[in-house]
Formats: sequence, C-alpha cells, structure tokens
Amino acid sequence: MTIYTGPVFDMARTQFGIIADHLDIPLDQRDRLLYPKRAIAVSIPVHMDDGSLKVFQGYRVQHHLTLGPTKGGTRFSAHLDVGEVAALAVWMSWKCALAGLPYGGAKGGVACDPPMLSRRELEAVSRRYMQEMIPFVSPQTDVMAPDMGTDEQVMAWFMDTYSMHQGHAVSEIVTGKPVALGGTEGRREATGRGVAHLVRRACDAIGLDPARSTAIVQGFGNVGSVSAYTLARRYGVRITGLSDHTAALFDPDGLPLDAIERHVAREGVLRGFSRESAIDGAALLEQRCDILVPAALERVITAENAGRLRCRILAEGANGPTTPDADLLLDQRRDEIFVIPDILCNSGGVIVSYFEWVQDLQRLFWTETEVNNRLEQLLDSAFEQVQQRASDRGVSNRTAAMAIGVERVRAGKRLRGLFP
Ligand SMILES: NC(=O)C1=CN([C@@H]2O[C@H](COP(=O)(O)OP(=O)(O)OC[C@H]3O[C@@H](n4cnc5c(N)ncnc54)[C@H](O)[C@@H]3O)[C@@H](O)[C@H]2O)C=CC1
Ligand SMILES: O=C(O)CCC(=O)C(=O)O
Repeated sequence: MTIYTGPVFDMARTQFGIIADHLDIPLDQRDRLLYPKRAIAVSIPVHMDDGSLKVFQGYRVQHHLTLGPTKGGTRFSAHLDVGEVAALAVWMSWKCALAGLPYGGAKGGVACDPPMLSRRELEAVSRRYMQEMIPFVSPQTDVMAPDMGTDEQVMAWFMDTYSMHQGHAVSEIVTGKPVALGGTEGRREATGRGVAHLVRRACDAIGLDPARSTAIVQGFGNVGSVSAYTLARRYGVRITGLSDHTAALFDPDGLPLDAIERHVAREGVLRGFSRESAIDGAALLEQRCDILVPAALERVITAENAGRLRCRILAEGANGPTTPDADLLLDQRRDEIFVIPDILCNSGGVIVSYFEWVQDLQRLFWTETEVNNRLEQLLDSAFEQVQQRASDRGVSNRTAAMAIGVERVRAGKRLRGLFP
C-alpha cells in the first residue's frame, strides 16, 4: 500500500521502471530511488471574505536529501493531490541531477483555485501554508519556488511568514521572489527563456532555421508566454498557435503577439481576443507546425494524439506533458520529431532558482547578463550530455536525460553508503 496513487504518480512510476530496467538497477534499490523520503499533509483553515471558514488541503513532498536540500515549486490548483505532488517531486530530482545542481527534488502545493480567491484570501492561504511548513523547511533542507498558480507575490508572503518566525529576514528560504526582496534578475523569465534556448539548439541539431519556423504554444502563463515571446522576438519564430484554459487561437500566417500581450495584460486571459482565429484546444496540438511547446498541464500528449502530431520539435515546457504510452509512439517517430524532454526543457527555472539561492547565501548579487550567460552554459552542457548519451546508446532523448539524472542520484546514495 502507498499514499502515492493517481495517474500522474503512475506515470512517474512507469517512467522510472523503464529507466531502472535500462540501467539494470537491482530490484531492492528501486523503491528507495522512486519513493519520496517524506510527505507532509496539512490543513489550512482560512476565514473567507463571506465570513465562512474554509479548510484547504496542502502538501509538500521531499523526494531525497542525498545531494543537498530539496528544491521545487509550489502549485496552487483546484484538484491537486499528494500523488501529483509526489510525481512532480520525483521529476524535480532527476531534473536537478541532470543539470548538476546540488539538490534533491521536492514539490508542494495547495488544493485551491487561485482565480476564485480574493487577494486577501490568497494571502491567507499562502501565509498559513508556509506557517504549517516551518518545521519541515529551511534553506538547508527544502527551498520552495513558484509553479502553476503561484508567483513572486506568493513567494514574498512565504518569505515574510518564515522570516517573522525566525526574527530576521531569511531571503534564501524561497526562490522566485521579487528582486527587491533578494530575488534574482532573470528568474521570472528563466523557464521560458531556457525553453527557447533549447529549441534553438534542437533547430541546429536537425537543421531547421528558427527564423523560417512556426510554433504552437499550449499555456500562456509564466512558461508559455515567455517561451512564445522569446521564440518570436529573439529567434524570429512565427507563432501560429496559442492557448490557455479559456481559449485557443490558430492562424497559419502568424498571430499578432504584441496585440495579444496587451489583451492579456488587460484581461488576464486569452478569452475574448479574436473569434476568427479561435480553434478547439485539443485540435490545436495537432496542427502542422515546426515547434510544439506544451506549457500547461500533464498528460496532454497521449497514445491517442501522439501519432497525429505534425511538429518537428516537441519542446516540453510543462512537467509531464507526455504519457509513457505516447512516448512509445514518439520513439517510433524519432527521425521525424525531436523531443526535448521536460526535465531538460524546463530546467531553466530551477537553474536560475539555484543561482538565486547562491546569491542570497553569499549576499552578492549578479547582473541579468551574468545570470543569463550562466544559465545558457548549464543548459548547453545538459543538452550536449543528453545528445551524446542518446546517440552513444541509441536511446531516446527522454531515456538519456532520465538515465543521467537517476544515475547521479544513485551514485550519491552509493557513495553515502546506502547502496553497495
Ligand atoms: N514556473 C516555472 O518556473 C516552472 C513551471 N514549470 C511547469 O510549466 C507548466 C506551466 O507552469 P506556469 O507557466 O508556471 O503556470 P502558470 O500558472 O503561470 O500558467 C499556467 C497556464 O496554463 C494554462 N492552462 C491551464 N489549463 C489549460 C488547458 N486545459 N489548456 C491550455 N492551457 C491551460 C493557464 O490558463 C495558464 O495560462 C507546469 O507544468 C509547471 O509545472 C516547469 C518548470 C518551471
Ligand atoms: O525553481 C524551482 O526551484 C523549481 C521550479 C519547478 O517547480 C520546476 O522546475 O518544475
């Protein structure tokens, strides 16, 4: 029996099983590599604006502390459960190890729907969540960051709540904070910027000119919007499709990104932008394009649609967008579709979070140019290692990326004496 159930954790378990077989990991070592060190579940009572008392469920899952503190984002979403959080924590471990960061993986969150909360209610949820987590986190044990549904402001409330408890400012307790509170230049854009940089590397690898390419991006939050802007404005890619949870837009001639940016700044969502370019959100993923960037939810590329994708590069900005069944089909299409797997593709976020933590610990801050240059160095190194391993062993990019991550965690456990 395990508390780690549900389709997202099943996916992480299946992926790990494939890698464990590939690496020939003895059966008795597998459970400790897969199952989290600990999971914390808390109740978060909040006085709502209408006078009622509502109790939200919050979680934090810390996968392993073998190589340093755990690290990972905090997700506020309506149907969050501990299985989903645990899967995201496991993926954070392989991601940090692949990037060479001195961290284990963690993830946390609250089952709540941020657009349905007032600002005061959101602050109350955020502060009480952190307050409940104080016994289990510290800059040396677990460092939170943003994920879906949370942002710099939520990180500022986390930092303030933790700091008030300690009696002094502890900026290094969270990353993704406002720059004025010890956040780093470039963190807000880091994940999308990293996605775009790796897409450029993938274009080079398959001989595609970004300036003559098209892209469709699913999700228009932090990761999706910055990916789209950077692909278009830095690399000259034509953005032909965009979607969020309210609308999907497609125009093979290219969408007007500046006007969409102004609309979203005003309305918060894509809904209401243009009727002419409206398309069904699921159908959008199957439109012809060079670069497809899922940057919203898990499990959107499935066995059902993987055979119908008409892209050259699948750049996984989201965590877990592709199911293992879909992976089998993509594997058969390796010559047609270059996959940049999630733990590589969206690692720019945690890489710059690491830079933020290092700057906070040293009280010495870098310029945005320094941050971005170092980000590209680490991304390039991880990309090249994955490419090398994929070609040496004749495996997919996902297998190569995960194998590097899992091997590093396993080596850490072996050196510390857990495994022979
Ligand atoms: N924020 C970060 O630094 C990082 C985020 N990620 C991952 O990237 C993904 C997106 O995260 P963020 O951009 O931070 O979240 P966000 O909360 O800023 O944005 C999420 C976006 O997804 C859209 N969305 C939700 N349901 C949708 C649907 N059914 N169809 C199309 N769009 C839908 C929302 O409307 C919103 O535009 C998640 O998988 C997250 O775990 C990964 C690495 C770092
Ligand atoms: O910045 C971080 O620490 C974690 C970002 C994150 O949650 C992710 O990479 O999925």
